[in-house]
Amino acid sequence: MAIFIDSSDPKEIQELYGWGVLSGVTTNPLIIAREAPDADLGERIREVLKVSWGDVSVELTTETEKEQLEEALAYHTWDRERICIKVPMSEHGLRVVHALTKKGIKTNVTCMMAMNQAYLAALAGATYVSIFSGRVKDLGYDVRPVISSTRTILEREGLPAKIIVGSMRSMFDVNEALEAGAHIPTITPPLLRKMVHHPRTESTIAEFNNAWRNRGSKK
Ligand SMILES: O=C(CO)[C@@H](O)[C@H](O)[C@H](O)[C@H](O)COP(=O)(O)O
Repeated sequence: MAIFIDSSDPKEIQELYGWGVLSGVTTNPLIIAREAPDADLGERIREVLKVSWGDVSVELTTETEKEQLEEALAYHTWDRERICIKVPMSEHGLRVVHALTKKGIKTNVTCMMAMNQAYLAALAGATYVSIFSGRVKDLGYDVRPVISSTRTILEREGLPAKIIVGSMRSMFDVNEALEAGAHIPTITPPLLRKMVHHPRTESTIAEFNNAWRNRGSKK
C-alpha cells in the first residue's frame, strides 16, 4: 500500500512529503497547465524530483507513436530510476508501453475507465495502470467493480502492474478506492489535508488541552 500525491507543485509536495505518508508523485498536462501555466516542464519536474522520493509520473503531451517514443526517451534522461512515463491509453499507446518496457523504462498507463483497458495495459508491461474514479462516476457508473475486477484479474494472471486510482474528489472516493482494491490512491494536496481532520478529533484535543491548562483551578 502507498499513497501518491497528484500535483506538480514543488512547495506543496515538499511540505506534504514531510508527513512521511507519501511515496510517489503523479502529474498530468492539465495539472501543470493549471498550477504553473508558464513553467518549463523539465524545470518543474526537476524541482519535484528534488523534494520527493519514489516514482514521478510525467505524462506524454504528443500524439503519434513516433513522437511519444521520442518524448518518453527525453523524459527518461531526467532521472533514469524515478521518472515513470505516463502514457494515455490508446492502440499506439500500448505499442509505446511495450517498447518502453523492453528498454526497462517504467510506465503508467492513464485515462482509463474500465477493467478491460487496465488488463491490456498490464499485459503490455505497464508498471502502473491508472483508473479515473471521478470521471467514471461522472458517467453515472459505479467505479468499485472497475477497481475490484482489475485487482482480481491482475492477481489471477500474476501481472505485476499496480493499480493507481486518480480523479478523486472526496474522502469518500479515497476510502472507496482503497476498499475496492486500489494499490495506490493518488490524492491532490487539498484532499490529502482533509483526510487528517475530523471535527470530533479537534474538539477532543481542545477539551484535553483545556483540562490540562485549567487543572487545579476548581480546588
Ligand atoms: O492518472 C493519474 C495518476 O496516474 C492522475 O494523475 C490523473 O491524471 C489525475 O487524477 C487527473 O486529475 C484526473 O482528472 P480529473 O478528473 O481530476 O480532472
